[in-house]
Amino acid sequence: MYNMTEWKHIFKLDPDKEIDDKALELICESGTDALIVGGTDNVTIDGVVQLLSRIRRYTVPCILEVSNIESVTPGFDYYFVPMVLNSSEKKWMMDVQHQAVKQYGNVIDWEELFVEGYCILNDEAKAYQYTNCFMPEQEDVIAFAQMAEHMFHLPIFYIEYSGKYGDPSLVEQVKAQLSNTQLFYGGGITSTEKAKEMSAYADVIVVGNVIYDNLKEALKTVQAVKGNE
Ligand SMILES: CC(C)=CCC/C(C)=C/CC/C(C)=C/CC/C(C)=C/CC/C(C)=C/CC/C(C)=C/CC/C(C)=C/COP(=O)(O)OP(=O)(O)O
Ligand SMILES: O=P(O)(O)OC[C@@H](O)CO
Ligand SMILES: [Mg+2]
Repeated sequence: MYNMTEWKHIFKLDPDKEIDDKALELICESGTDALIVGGTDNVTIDGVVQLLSRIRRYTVPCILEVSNIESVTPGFDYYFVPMVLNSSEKKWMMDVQHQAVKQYGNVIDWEELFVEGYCILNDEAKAYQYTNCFMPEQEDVIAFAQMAEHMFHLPIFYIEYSGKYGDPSLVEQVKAQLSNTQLFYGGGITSTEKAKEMSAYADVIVVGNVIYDNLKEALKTVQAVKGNE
């Protein structure tokens, strides 16, 4: 339906956070390539359904990043399923996904489902703590990226610093390993400069918290990476 390999910028909206109609309109009509609905805490079916119905007034592609089975909602364009590669527990790589496929396997449109190999690199992020991650060395992250591309053939490798700006040189080195797997970067993009810097290496930058902290700066990140199109 959409050519995801051409995407450069995504806004991530948290169903657990308030956003007024005007702000939502500005985000949806900003020129971003897509919206992700997702978060770690308090993601409920009511929150997801409500946000989806408000986003559907606009034409922007809309993805559910599934964080628990209870909030899986029909009607999104795509479903992104995280596998946390640097979790210490198999549960967050395989088991929760296994349970979801057991429940929904017969109704899943596999063309709409994309698995994300997550590497979470901010030990203060909720998702890091929730999924009991360990902090990998640089060589470990590169090996995870190689596994994502060559062993698991994942469509997406996601370097996640949620809440904190990460290391552009690491993103550059990871990008050098990937040909078919798309590299997503998310975390602490709060300005045009940071958006441009990470966008030089990552295929897609994901912008989240700044939407709620400084909408004006959030909107500028779109033009920062798509200005030359
Ligand atoms: C008809 C119908 C219902 C169709 C749909 C069928 C369908 C697509 C079914 C789903 C199939 C499936 C396999 C689902 C997987 C289910 C599942 C339980 C996955 C678990 C994913 C996971 C490992 C979650 C842990 C948390 C995590 C890694 C979340 C990722 C997003 C993230 C890091 C958000 C950042 O969180 P935030 O709250 O913003 O953090 P900060 O506070 O730090 O900012
Ligand atoms: O909220 P921020 O820090 O922008 O991070 C975006 C996204 O990667 C979170 O999953
Ligand atoms: Mg967040």
